[in-house]
Amino acid sequence: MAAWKNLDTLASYGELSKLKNHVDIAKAMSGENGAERVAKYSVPMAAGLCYNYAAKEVDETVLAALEKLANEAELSEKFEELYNGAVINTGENRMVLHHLARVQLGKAVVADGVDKREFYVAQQKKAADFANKVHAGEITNENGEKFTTVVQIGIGGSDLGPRALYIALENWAKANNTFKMEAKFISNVDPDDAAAVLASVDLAHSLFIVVSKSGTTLETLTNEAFVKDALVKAGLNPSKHMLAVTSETSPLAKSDSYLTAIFMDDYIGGRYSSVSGVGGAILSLAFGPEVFAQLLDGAAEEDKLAANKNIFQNPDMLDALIGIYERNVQGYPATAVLPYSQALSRFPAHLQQCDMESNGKTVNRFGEPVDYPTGPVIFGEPGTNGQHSFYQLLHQGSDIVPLQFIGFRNSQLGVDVDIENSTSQQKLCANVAAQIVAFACGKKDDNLNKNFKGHRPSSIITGDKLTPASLGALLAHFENKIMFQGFVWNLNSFDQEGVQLGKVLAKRVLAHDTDGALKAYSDLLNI
Ligand SMILES: O=P(O)(O)OC[C@H]1O[C@](O)(CO)[C@@H](O)[C@@H]1O
Repeated sequence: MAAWKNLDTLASYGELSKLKNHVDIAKAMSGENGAERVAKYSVPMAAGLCYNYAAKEVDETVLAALEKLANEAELSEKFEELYNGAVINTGENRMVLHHLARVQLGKAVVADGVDKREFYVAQQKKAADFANKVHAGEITNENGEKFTTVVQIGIGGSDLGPRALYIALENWAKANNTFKMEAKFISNVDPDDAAAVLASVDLAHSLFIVVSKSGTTLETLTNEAFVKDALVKAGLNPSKHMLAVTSETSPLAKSDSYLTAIFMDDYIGGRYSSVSGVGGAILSLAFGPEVFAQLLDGAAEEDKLAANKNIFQNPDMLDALIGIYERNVQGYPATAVLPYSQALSRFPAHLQQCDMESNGKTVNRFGEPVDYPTGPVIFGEPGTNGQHSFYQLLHQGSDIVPLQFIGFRNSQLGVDVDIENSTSQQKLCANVAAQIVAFACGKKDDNLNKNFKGHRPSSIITGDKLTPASLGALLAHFENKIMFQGFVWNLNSFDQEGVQLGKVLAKRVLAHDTDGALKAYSDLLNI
């Protein structure tokens, strides 16, 4: 059994801490040195992707210290325990099995007499069969007409991942003739969200997937009722238009008002559930089950790399360790995720939840306070849009924010024009290359307003094209990175008690059980 220890008790962390500001990244990335680093500091990922960390503040000394840290913190052993079914989620006394939804890395995990891999595969097959029947016109509306649109009702992990993945693959599916149904999403309890989506769809030909692992989330249940009301008002029978994705123990599972129910379980956390029915149902309906299967294969391939004990062949662990160096030694407060791919426009929002809900904690997995910084603030937007927005602060602001770029050599649709001797895709790629060097090296100017200090570290994940498999690999990479960082910080990355207090107080407001500031704000908002 691996030993779970706080980061600041590890000897290797003491050694790493002495390496603050060890690498002058502006110097290291200048001239031919920079070219050598770009060639050298690169590790293959799954599905043809590549993690390049040349512009990070590392050299052989820092990397050797990170390797020692990985060994002392027993990161590989902890991952092995996780995928073999140890109770890693100590706060909720649960196993953590999202990897098992895409690959069996270790031995069979059996709970309550059920082989969990078999259970997840069976639910994927159930979603696939349902989707195939909808596409074939075997499951139709009450008039025997085909459904043309699918709307997911869910929030947090039951929305962000599936939404990001749908947007990421919409154009790819259209270009590859696998686009089956348009998908939309309702998440916010703001009535304008549901109302706008409902106004944009043809209700009679729409399927609604109610997605809630717990089956108790206020926003989702409210939006389900909102949609049911609209269906009834349109003279439609809601039970002929709705299916559920939930856990077998949830209140939704007991309802017979759905066309079908696809199950997940408590061992897959909401923010890690895109690979379960939570993402599987909508993506199979939108693009066909084969496309979802390709995404799972890409994730599985990346998971296998994450199990590699050599940090230099394990891009997920290496990325995690460099992030630890940046957060705990360099003291950087945030990380920006910057995909140079419009298709990944919602991917940073998904990672925001994945990372910040997992590692935004100040007590360790045993409930004791930790005395070091943990998860950074995560934010991001696609490039080049972000360049015309918040990059000013990234280049010249008072905080150094490490950057994680993502870029593809080819567009998804392949539709492009050559203007002034370059295509739009080339312009996009030129910008990301330029940004990496600008951030690292800066530019001297006597006018301080125009001076760029540089020394702003970044990495880039590159690939030929964003496909289902490379998207799966990307998803798994960041999930695994977050997991390894949680291990280093000795956190339980798989619960989220920090979201509870607000829910309790909101209930009190709605029940008019308020006083003091809560009452004053209730009055201010006319509740
Ligand atoms: O799928 P559910 O149970 O409706 O939960 C939705 C989301 O709510 C949260 O529990 C946070 O409130 C997330 O962790 C989760 O992804």
